[in-house]
Parts: sequence; C-alpha cells; structure tokens
Amino acid sequence: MADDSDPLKQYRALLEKQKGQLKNAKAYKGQKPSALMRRSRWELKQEFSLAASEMRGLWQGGRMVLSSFIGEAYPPCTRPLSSLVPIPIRDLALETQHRGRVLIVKTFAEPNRMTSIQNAVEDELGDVARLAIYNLLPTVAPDDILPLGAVVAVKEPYYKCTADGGLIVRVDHPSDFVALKPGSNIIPPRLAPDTIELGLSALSIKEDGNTAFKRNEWQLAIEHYSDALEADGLEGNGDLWRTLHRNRAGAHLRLGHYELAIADALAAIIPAEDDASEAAKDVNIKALYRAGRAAYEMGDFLQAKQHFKQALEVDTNHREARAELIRTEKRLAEQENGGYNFPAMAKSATKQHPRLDHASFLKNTEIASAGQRGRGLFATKDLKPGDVVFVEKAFQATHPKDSGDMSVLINVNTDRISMGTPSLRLYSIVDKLLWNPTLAKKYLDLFDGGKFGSSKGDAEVVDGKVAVDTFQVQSIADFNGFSCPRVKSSDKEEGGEKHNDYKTSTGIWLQASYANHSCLQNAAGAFIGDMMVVRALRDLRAGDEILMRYVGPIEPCAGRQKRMRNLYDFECDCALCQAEAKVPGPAVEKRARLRREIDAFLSANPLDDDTVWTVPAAKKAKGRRLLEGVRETYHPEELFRRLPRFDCVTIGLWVGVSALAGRPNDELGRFLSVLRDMGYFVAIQGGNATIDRGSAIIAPSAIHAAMYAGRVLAAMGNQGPASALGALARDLYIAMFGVDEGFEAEFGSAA
Ligand SMILES: C[S@@+](CC[C@H](N)C(=O)[O-])C[C@H]1O[C@@H](n2cnc3c(N)ncnc32)[C@H](O)[C@@H]1O
Repeated sequence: MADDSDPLKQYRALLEKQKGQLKNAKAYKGQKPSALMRRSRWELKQEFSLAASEMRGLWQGGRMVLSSFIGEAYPPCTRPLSSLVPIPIRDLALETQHRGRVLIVKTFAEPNRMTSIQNAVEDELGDVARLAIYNLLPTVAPDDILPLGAVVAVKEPYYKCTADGGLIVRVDHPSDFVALKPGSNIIPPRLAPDTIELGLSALSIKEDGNTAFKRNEWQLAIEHYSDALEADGLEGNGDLWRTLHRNRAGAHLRLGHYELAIADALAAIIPAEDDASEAAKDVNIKALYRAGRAAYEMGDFLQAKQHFKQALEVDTNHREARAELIRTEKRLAEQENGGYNFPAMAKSATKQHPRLDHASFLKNTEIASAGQRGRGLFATKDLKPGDVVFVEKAFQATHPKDSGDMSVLINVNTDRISMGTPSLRLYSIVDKLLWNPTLAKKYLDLFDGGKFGSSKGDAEVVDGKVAVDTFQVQSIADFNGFSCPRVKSSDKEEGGEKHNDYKTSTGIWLQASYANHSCLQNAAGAFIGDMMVVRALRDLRAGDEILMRYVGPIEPCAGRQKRMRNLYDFECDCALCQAEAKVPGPAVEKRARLRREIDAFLSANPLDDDTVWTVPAAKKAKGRRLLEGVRETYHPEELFRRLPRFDCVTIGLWVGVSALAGRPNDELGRFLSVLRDMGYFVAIQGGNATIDRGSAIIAPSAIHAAMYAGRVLAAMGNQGPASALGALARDLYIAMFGVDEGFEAEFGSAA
C-alpha cells in the first residue's frame, strides 16, 4: 500500500494506475463508446461548473501543482487545416487518432485547468464531449484557450478513455489545436456565433490591438493586429499595414516568438525612396530595434548587430540602439574569443536572475560522427587540463519557484516519474519550438532515443505554427537534459550533494548534448547561472572526443551500467568498465561487503578538528585493514595498474588524515595513494612533481588529497611539488564549481 507521506510512492501508485487504465483502454481500440460511457450535455455542464468554482481558488496565475502524464506516443498533424475532412463526435472511435480528419466544436461550459486546460464541447449535431489541451505553459489561463462559447478545431483528434472511466478528446500536441475566428468559413452554421461584428475597419481593430498591448495582453494584441491585417480595404504595404506589422513585432517579441518578430519588424520598414521624413525614420528605428532585440534573444548576434547598425545609420545618436550595439559586440567577442570574467559572472547570478546575459563560446569543439556512439563532440584544438573546452548558454533552463510548488511528470512509456521542474521544462520547450522554426530544428536534431526516426529533425510550419511532436520533445529532454543548481555550482547547497530532489532545476544545453559518456570523462561542466562552463580534465589533442559523465563512477560497475541502460539505453565500454567486467565474482562480492563495512566505519568514526588527534590505535589499524582489504579486490592487479580504484578513496583519506601526527613521508605516501586511487599518478623527484591525469576522476576527495599532500610537502620544505599539488587542487575545484570562490573556505589554504 502506498505510504501517504511519501510523494514518490503516491506518484508510483498513480503511474501503476495509469498503466492499468491504459491497458484496459486498449480493449476499446477502434470502438465507439457505449451509451453508458457517454455523458449528457447537462452532466458535462454541471461537472465543469463545479470544477471551475473549485479551481478558481487554486489557479492564481499559475500557482498550482503541475503534474503531467505522458501516455502512448502519436504524431502531431502535419497537414493544413484546410486539407482535413470534418468528423462529428459520434463517429470518433476510442483509442484512435483520426488521421486526415478535423473535429470542429464549440465550448459550452466554464473551462478549468488541472493537468490540462479542459472544457465541455458540442459539435454541429449537438453531440458532446470533453476536450483537453495538454502541454501548455502554466501562464496560459483556461480562458485564454477555451473560453465559454469559443469555436475550435482539433486536427486529427484522438479520442480516449480516462482513468476515471470518462471520455476525452485529448490534444497532446498544442499545434493540433486551432482557435477559429468568428467569421471562419469552416465553422458549421449551428456553431457560428450569434453575432459577428462585420465591416470593422483595420484602424479600429488596430486600436483594440494597441489597448491589449498596453495591458500586456500580448496574445490578444497579436490576434487583433492579425485581424486588422485581414480587414477589408487594407492597403498592402501602406502606412497602416506597416504599423500593424511593427506593433505585432513588439507583441511577438514579448512572447518569445522571435522569428515572427523579426519577420514582422522587417516587413514594417519604410524604404527611404517612399518616405524620407523624420517620422518615417523614427518608426524605422523602432522596427530595426525590435528585429535586433529578437535576433539577440535568439542568440543570433551577427544578425542583431546588423539591425542595430542599420538603426544607427538612420540616426547615429539613437541612445538605445547604440547601447544595444555595444552589448551585442560584447556577445560577439565572447562567442569569438571566450573572454569571460567568470568571478564577475558568478557574482551576477542570483536566484532572481539565474539567466545571464552572455553568449556561448563553442569554437574549441565540433560535432562529428563518433562511430557506435552516434554523433559526438570533438576538440578542434589542443587543450591543457583546466582549459575551457566550451561555455554554453542554456537553450532552456527551468528553475523551481520559491513558493515550493511541486511538479511531477509521470511517463507511462518509460515508467519514469520525474519531480522538480521536468514538466515545466517540457511546456517551456514546447512553447519555444512552436513559434521558432530555426530553434525547433536545432532542438529536434538532438538524440531522441531513435524512436521518432522518420520525423527526426523536422520543424514543419503548418497553419502558422511548428507542428511540434511533444512526445519527441520529452524524449529528447530525457536523453539530453541536465540537472543543474538553482543559481551556480559553487552554491553547494543548491548544486551539490544537499539539493532537494523535489525542487531540482533542469535544463537543455544543445552543444553539451552531443557529448557522449565515459566513466573516465576527460571534461567536466560547472554551472554559473544558466551558463555551462566545461573544462578539460586532461591533455586533449585536436580531434579527441570530448567525453563527459552521465552517471558517476562512485557506484559499482553493475549499478552504473544498469542506470545507463535504463536512462540512456546504452552500456559504457570505457577502460574502467572493461576492467571491472573482468573482476572475478568473489572479488566483486567481497568489495560490495567491504563497501558497506567502510560506510558504517566512516559514519561511526568521523574525523573533524577535535577528533583527528585522538583516534585510538586500534581504530587506525581497523581503517588500514579495511583499506588493504578493498584494495585487494581490484584484481587482477595488472588490470587496474593505470585505472582508478574508487572504493579505496574514502577510507584511504580517513587513514591518511587519522595518521597526520605520523612521519611526513608516510603521510605523503598515503595522500599520494588516494590520488592514485582517483587516477592521478604523481611522481616526485627532488624538487619537481609530475602529475599524470591519464585516467583521473574528478570529485572533492581528489581536491582534499591534493591539498593534504601539498601541505605535507610544504612542511617537508619541498615547495615546488607542494605548489604543484596546491595548483592541482585549485584546478579541480574550478573545473567542478566554475570559479574558485569558496575554495579556501572549504579546503583551507595550501600551506
Ligand atoms: C546525450 S546523447 C549524446 C549524443 C548522441 N551520441 C547523438 O548522436 O546525438 C546520449 C546518447 O548517446 C549515446 N551514447 C552516449 N555515450 C555513449 C557511450 N559511451 N557508448 C555508447 N553510446 C553512447 C547513447 O545512445 C545515449 O543515449
């Protein structure tokens, strides 16, 4: 039975219920619902007015639990509305997508929002159904989409049984939903609105648009401007036509419809040969400014620069355009040279402003074939440990709200329950792709698990929107999404071990998504705001594949492989996994047992400033025995000669630290052993140290070990190697956390 206090258990029970329901529903596939299953108009009306009054309190500008179920995948409609054949509700078959058909219905109740925006609808024959639109941003209010009396078209409708035994026309792809204008000629007479305002002038509709604009009702403003553009008697390319485009560009820009904003803004430009007046110049600057801003927001800084420069050619003294040009040139410099001030960036990132105003620097990497791993990311130049490999601005980063709203995504296909921000991430990406074909193409090009073969990479614009397959969007997010800290990796509580699972931030970084996995990663990422900063962990030659870590090497090999299979559908064959696979069974079992013993020993015997000097000899001996025991399980020894032995690390550090009062050389050896077990092979000869990072793993233990070794060396008077180890520790810290802020506070000073 589900434990009510544990949300995960509750959601697991819900997942099982949904799966059971899905199985039962399949029995109805292709059948028409029985009279018993159908609801009457009155019943639906009652149901919705009750739900609306209950929901009104909960839905306050998007403050509610966001939960979504991902059901069985089906494709979005890629045909224009005009080519689809109408189908009435009574002809809809259950558990079936009606390809080539369109359902035209009118809402007759108060809409509500639970996991979707819903309303009761009727068709021209008077039959009724429930209509639900999924995957919309929480900022979309029910009345924005399905207000009482709206006539809407559902392209290629999918009729389904719901978990509570009801029936629903379910729209998973928002592009399958089209709100019909009152005068649309595809509305059947019975559904047509009682009154249609005919003959309104473009000018008066524009005024309505301006009123909506002033009220920040961007979508409404867009609709009015679009209506005005279609009004009778409007002169194409005339002043009013251009004003409507320019104004609509502003509204599109606010809603993140960047490509539409650019197209509208540029359409609004008045050629100098038509009108060279000051007034024409003013409005042209406004249009160019909007085009530039939209290009900037899309990360197309070259295009943005061009528009701001054009604006300055019209008026060299235009302050806003100049400021934007300067800002854009900074982005172009970052894009070209990667000259970031990381500490300043880290300071600028806050909970209120986690999205930073910086460009990506990707020039040191390229995407190419990685053989069996599909595509991969490759270095375009030689890089040293600690060098920046790439810096990338998030395509989409989603952060939990302070209010602690919980969001949950239950995926019936993959059996996955994701808590935190994944459902909000899905809605945000879907919204971004719907309106931006170029960005959609980039996103849809990412690995999607291979399940969407034929439509892969398509971003077809149909009826003015990209036909976005939300199932594919989610699959891509599953394979490519990163969990990230709320603000930055150096805020350990947000990004490190202590983060709260239910409130994790998540995001998509396009370039990083092409990096394949290796347990022996050669590059590591840290987050500063929504910027991912990836640094080399060892020497990389031009042409080397950049490998990051999806699953840490801390857990035993079998567990790692299982997680990679479940989450990413592959098995790792890095040198470490290959070696681990050859360890004889008894040694694997012995290591698992010793791991448990070590964990218990370490939690019973923590070392801190007070206890470190008073560890009884017997405890120290036990620690050493555990270390020797676990080391023996890396067997045959030859296999691991150049590989990390991760299970030796925590106990190795304990043994090293608890022996600090011993002889310097012994202590040094212990800490160098920990480094060796992490894959750092340090050789000290006289006053020099060489550090081979060939199979090194990055984790705080390596920083601790390097710091201790450095201090011992300094105490021995061997300053050269002491500094080299101090520098290693700092390098690793910066690679893990993006900046060195907090380094001393956590790891002390070098010597
Ligand atoms: C985030 S994508 C990486 C880019 C991907 N290779 C592509 O072609 O777009 C993750 C997917 O890449 C593949 N992959 C990553 N690392 C791999 C590895 N070490 N061995 C085999 N396949 C790997 C798996 O299919 C995995 O689900």
